[in-house]
Amino acid sequence: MIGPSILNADLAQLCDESQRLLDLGADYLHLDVMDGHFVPNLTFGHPVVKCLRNKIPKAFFETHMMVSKPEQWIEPMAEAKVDQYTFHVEPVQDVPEICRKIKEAGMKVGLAIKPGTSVDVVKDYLDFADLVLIMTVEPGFGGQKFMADMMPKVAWLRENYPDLNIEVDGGVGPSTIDQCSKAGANWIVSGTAVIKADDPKSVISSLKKSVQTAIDLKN
Ligand SMILES: O=C(CO)[C@H](O)[C@H](O)COP(=O)(O)O
Ligand SMILES: [Fe+2]
Repeated sequence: MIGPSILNADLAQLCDESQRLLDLGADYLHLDVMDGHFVPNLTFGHPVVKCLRNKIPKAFFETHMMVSKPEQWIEPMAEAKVDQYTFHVEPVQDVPEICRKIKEAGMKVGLAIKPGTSVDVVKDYLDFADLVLIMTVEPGFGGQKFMADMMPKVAWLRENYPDLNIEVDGGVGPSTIDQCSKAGANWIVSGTAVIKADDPKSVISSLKKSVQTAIDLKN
């Protein structure tokens, strides 16, 4: 599954850009929500996501919630018809409670961890989650360098939880995808590498091929 991040796209053309990426083969849209508090940057929130949903009724929307109070945005994002609510566990006291509220609101649950957070932190919550997002850059900005030293986290999760959806996000593109897919990631976020490519369609298809090849080799 390939989900482009539109963080570094022309946000004045959010709808057209999103539709273009879906037409070029993207499986879902990864929408980066930042509150200027959990991360030192601001993007957009549920009002924008809701408008985008009105224009793009069918695609799978994942919101990557880089926010200090993820519980605050569950209802508004559910109203905006978000499919998957992926939040960072670092600022949260009661992770199972937030997971329960997200499910109750009708969305899938993603648990995200920053590069400095051990994978042990999410291990107790996997029964409540549909996906774990391993950040491969410090959250906050697109276009950063991929952190290969996050791959042991992905490999450990894949080894111990063969059916878990594992997503990577940050600096992923044609030159780094093979490390991610070999480690066991099956949901791939790619921003700059897709948005800035001369041929985004072939980038999306090469990312997919890498993931599929790794899955086929394991089976
Ligand atoms: O969550 C993010 C940053 O916090 C973005 O999703 C991520 O950076 C994708 O962009 P790129 O592929 O350009 O790194
Ligand atoms: Fe993201």
